[in-house]
Amino acid sequence: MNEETHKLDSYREGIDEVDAEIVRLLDRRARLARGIGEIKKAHGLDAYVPSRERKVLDRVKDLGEGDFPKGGLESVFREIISSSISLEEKMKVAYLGPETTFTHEAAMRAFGTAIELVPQATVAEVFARVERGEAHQGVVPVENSMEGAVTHTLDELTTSPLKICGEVYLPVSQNLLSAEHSIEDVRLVCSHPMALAQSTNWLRRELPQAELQEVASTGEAARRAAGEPGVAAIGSILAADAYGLSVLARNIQESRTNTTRFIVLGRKWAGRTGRDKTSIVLDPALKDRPGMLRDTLSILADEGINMIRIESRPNRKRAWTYIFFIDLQGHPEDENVRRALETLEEKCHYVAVIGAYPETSPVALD
Ligand SMILES: O=C(O)C(=O)C[C@]1(C(=O)O)C=C[C@@H](O)C=C1
Repeated sequence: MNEETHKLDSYREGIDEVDAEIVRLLDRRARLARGIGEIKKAHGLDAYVPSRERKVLDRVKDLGEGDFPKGGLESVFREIISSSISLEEKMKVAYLGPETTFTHEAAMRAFGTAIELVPQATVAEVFARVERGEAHQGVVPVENSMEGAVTHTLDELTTSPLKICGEVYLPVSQNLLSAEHSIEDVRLVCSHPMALAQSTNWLRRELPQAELQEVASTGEAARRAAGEPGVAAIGSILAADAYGLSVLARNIQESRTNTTRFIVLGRKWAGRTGRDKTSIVLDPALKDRPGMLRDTLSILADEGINMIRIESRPNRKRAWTYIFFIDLQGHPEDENVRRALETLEEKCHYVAVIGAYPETSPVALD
């Protein structure tokens, strides 16, 4: 035991030395970021550069030798970059609130915790805040893997001058949260209608007696659960932490593959990284002649461009005509994408690029 205690002490001494070194290096990195910030300020450039962040994160994951988990490296560097930005500029990010909802979590994934995140009541207000320059960036949900598009967001994208400059996938994990410590003491479960719907089977099986009540958001549900005995909320782990609630059951939602995709909004789209997505909206004037949609899509296929998603919405400017939201792999600065966009402009009634950003992959639930 004596020998083991000795070893333990010497490992801890080793860790103390490494930590001192890490802090010294972090200070050095912060000074470099400040220098970058001054140049950006002098030239009116944004502190937030999503394409560079992607390169930094990819590079550090490649540098890792495998002893430190790659996911951990990404989280650590997300926070380091978040602090760098805060040294360069007092950045504000508007998101669809209230606090502790999934959009809040998505905003934290995209920007870390050193950035000021400001909750907004509606998707339209997130757009308005960024458009008026009261926030630098915005975060809103755009689609769910089971429910499909968030139509408010698509509609805003057609009229807003803002561009998509990032995306975040978040697995939807619903949890039963309460100030009670045992599931037997829960008599009322409240949440957003979507969260209740996603957990119906679990609730029927495990809490058949409990009354169910719809409230405006999962955040509001957590607030109620914190204040009322016998009440549980369905919501995120973030909400449990924020309101000091116990997690009585984890992952009670129906599907483990249920994922929501969020977009980051800004004044301009992101620079090219080599692994990007471009979002466009187009009106192919379907009724002008047969095969318009097929011909439009073949322009992408002919350039060897992968179409990842297509979504149609009514064209609000011309009744009974339709616009299409298309996500494709590539960046407007890629030669083939540039050519395809030119051809689309010639052939379609209307085409607009509404965003370009580093492509990210959906993450699975642990
Ligand atoms: O390279 C930059 O432009 C920086 O400001 C540095 C840095 C970083 O910390 O690595 C910080 C913010 C940007 O979004 C990208 C990268």
